[in-house]
Amino acid sequence: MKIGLLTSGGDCPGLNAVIRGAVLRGVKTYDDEFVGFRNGWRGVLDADVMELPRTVVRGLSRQGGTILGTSRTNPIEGDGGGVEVVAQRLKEFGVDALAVIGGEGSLAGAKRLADAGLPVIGVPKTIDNDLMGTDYTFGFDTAVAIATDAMDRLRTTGESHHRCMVAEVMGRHVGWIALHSGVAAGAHAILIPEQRVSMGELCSWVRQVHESGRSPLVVVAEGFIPEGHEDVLSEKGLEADGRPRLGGIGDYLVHQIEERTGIETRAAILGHVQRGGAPTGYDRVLATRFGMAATDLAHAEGWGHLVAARGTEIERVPLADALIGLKHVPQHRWDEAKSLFGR
Ligand SMILES: Nc1ncnc2c1ncn2[C@@H]1O[C@H](COP(=O)(O)OP(=O)(O)OP(=O)(O)O)[C@@H](O)[C@H]1O
Ligand SMILES: O=P(O)(O)OC[C@H]1O[C@](O)(CO)[C@@H](O)[C@@H]1O
Ligand SMILES: [Mg+2]
Repeated sequence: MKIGLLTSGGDCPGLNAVIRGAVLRGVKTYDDEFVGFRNGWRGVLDADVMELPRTVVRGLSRQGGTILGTSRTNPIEGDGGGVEVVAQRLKEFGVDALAVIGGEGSLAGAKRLADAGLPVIGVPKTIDNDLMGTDYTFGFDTAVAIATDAMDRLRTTGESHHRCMVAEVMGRHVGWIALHSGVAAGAHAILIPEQRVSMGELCSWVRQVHESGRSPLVVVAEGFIPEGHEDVLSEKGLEADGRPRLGGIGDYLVHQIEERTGIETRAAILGHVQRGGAPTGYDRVLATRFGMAATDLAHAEGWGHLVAARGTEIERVPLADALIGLKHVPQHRWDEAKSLFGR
């Protein structure tokens, strides 16, 4: 069998481990051949392809980013796109199965192509951990580890100066990274897109901690919507695909906290550092298993399905199940964390 791979959407530690897992499984077990389309769907539309022999994937599980490159190209409505164009490319390169490694946007495109009869399967990826249908996505554990380490560092400098420290993490629509890294670092407040918290309540948590002689740590997801606003704060304009460019809620909070409490405050926007570098051991294992399972899924002709983590097992799930909406932080997880806020 000849299997095509592509990585699409924001990059994510573990993408290369998926590629390696898929290729090794295919070469060792089935005598498969592999090609990679460069830069997500862009490579399919532009016929930009690279061979993926076993030698190319050596040592890849520890390498961050994606050797294939990525983009946010829409395969159907994008420039030069269309179901027929994708079908023609697969035929042209003799590709029997296309594995799309992406988040909810990329997998929505994959589903439409599978529904149109193309041999397409999915591998779920996103540092945000917001995909339904799978318990976890690789990249999330790495992002949490990086953010936790950063917060540990913010705490020591904060304590030395008796300041309040604000750590801004990724999370456009969901607060999983903020929740997990915040709990791991012992944050005194965690603000997530799913929950409204007034500035009065936030400042009361900050004051309580400061009055007890400690340095308050506030964690905020980039997509948190502050009191008095209807939408995310975005002063950086829009991306090419129309999404607001996020990053800056941390600075907004610094201003609010200093004005309302008089406590000196600093913010660090962790940004793309959370998506860079080597994956954690957990993510390497999850990504390798996803890659191997994707090759098995292609051999089972599981078109329109994706591989997914369910407990400790890797299962096959219809793409539709992963696309019914984003996986938000549930109320009970927020309530549990909130009981630790403040002093
Ligand atoms: N329904 C759809 N049909 C076809 N293409 C889509 C659809 N929805 C989104 N896309 C395309 O998929 C691209 C990738 O989606 P998006 O930017 O949300 O990344 P992703 O794959 O979800 O990963 P992440 O959001 O985690 O970075 C979008 O830029 C868009 O071009
Ligand atoms: O890399 P970009 O295009 O700035 O996108 C950033 C977005 O991508 C994500 O990291 C998801 O991949 C979000 O958490 C973040 O809002
Ligand atoms: Mg997305």
